[in-house]
Amino acid sequence: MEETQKIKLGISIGDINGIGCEVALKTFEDARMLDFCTPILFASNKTISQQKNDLGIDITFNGVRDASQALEGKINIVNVWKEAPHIEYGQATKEAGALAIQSLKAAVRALKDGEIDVLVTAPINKNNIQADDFKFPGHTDYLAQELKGESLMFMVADGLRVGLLTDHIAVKDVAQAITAKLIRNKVAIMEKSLQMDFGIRRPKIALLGINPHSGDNGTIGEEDDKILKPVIQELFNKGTLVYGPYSADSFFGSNTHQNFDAVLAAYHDQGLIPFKTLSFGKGVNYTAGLAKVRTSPDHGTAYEIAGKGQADESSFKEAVFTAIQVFRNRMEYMELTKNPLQKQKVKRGG
Ligand SMILES: NC(=O)C1=CN([C@@H]2O[C@H](COP(=O)(O)OP(=O)(O)OC[C@H]3O[C@@H](n4cnc5c(N)ncnc54)[C@H](O)[C@@H]3O)[C@@H](O)[C@H]2O)C=CC1
Ligand SMILES: NCC(=O)COP(=O)(O)O
Repeated sequence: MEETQKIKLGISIGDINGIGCEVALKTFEDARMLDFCTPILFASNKTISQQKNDLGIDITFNGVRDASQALEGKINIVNVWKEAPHIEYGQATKEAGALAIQSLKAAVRALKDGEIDVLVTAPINKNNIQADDFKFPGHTDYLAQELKGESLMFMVADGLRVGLLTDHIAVKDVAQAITAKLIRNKVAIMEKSLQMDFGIRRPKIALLGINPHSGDNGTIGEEDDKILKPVIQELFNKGTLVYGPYSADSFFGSNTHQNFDAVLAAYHDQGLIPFKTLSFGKGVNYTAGLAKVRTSPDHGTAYEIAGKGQADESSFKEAVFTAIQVFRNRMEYMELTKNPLQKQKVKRGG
């Protein structure tokens, strides 16, 4: 990619009955956003026209056949489908679920083919997207499969980063899913991401305990003593700056998180409740560990306010900025860590 080119930022449109389209369009209603990237929405002209009219959003856009035709300085729409869909704000419909997946699949294809540099996903409804050819609890797992990598759900905001050991699984399955191997993998992804994506050379990571008070020496569950503590020690001995397990209940309230570059929570709500509470609607969901960059706002479809023009686009805007920043950080990291001997060899041979 040439220095002067703007980053091509693909957007999957999510559930058209939710607030995803609204927050994406409101983000680019601010024309200054086009100075940072070239947005490419995967949806259809008719869908975007309908939403923009319903919500009174003042934008013009450029319809294209595929992402390679996108123009800088414009909001580009790839026509993934032609027909005008039935938009039923606030309703979970089969049609909206199917279109959300069509949009996501087209955007991921473009990401894999290099037609877009980064992907920002608008929220989907995890229930109506389920189909014979799509059986995933969310974007994170789908992307891990498509990009053939191991992922980490990594929630990031100004000065606060929270990753998850386990994400979209039922609470009853959490304890047995947490194994030494899983912890090693997730810590490794988090450490690498902090270095490569966030420019932190020697990151410090805190692990939260699974049980109340991290089990209180085995009085309230044995997992913290038997699984977490030995792996933390093992990783620390090998040079990773990982600490814990910390009692989760008081960790954020006592500001202990400020001593670390990132926190690894044992399960979804243990991490996301403090994250969403502290990040005040400006949090971003980043999928770490993959060869491509994907972010999303930290919220869902918010059906109850859909179509009313009340949705706050701050988190979506932050998702755009984070995707751009991570992409740039990665390019810089690659450049800095390139083998200089190899570079010399190519020069001589040429
Ligand atoms: N990345 C994704 O695709 C995500 C999808 N979801 C899905 O969204 C659906 C609804 O999930 P909920 O747990 O209800 O969370 P939600 O984030 O949709 O809503 C929670 C509360 O926050 C409000 N809210 C959310 N975003 C807002 C915004 N931008 N501006 C103003 N108010 C906002 C809602 O009105 C509601 O009161 C579920 O199907 C869930 O699976 C949830 C989170 C992320
Ligand atoms: N709680 C985060 C969430 O639901 C988003 O999941 P994903 O679609 O990013 O996998």
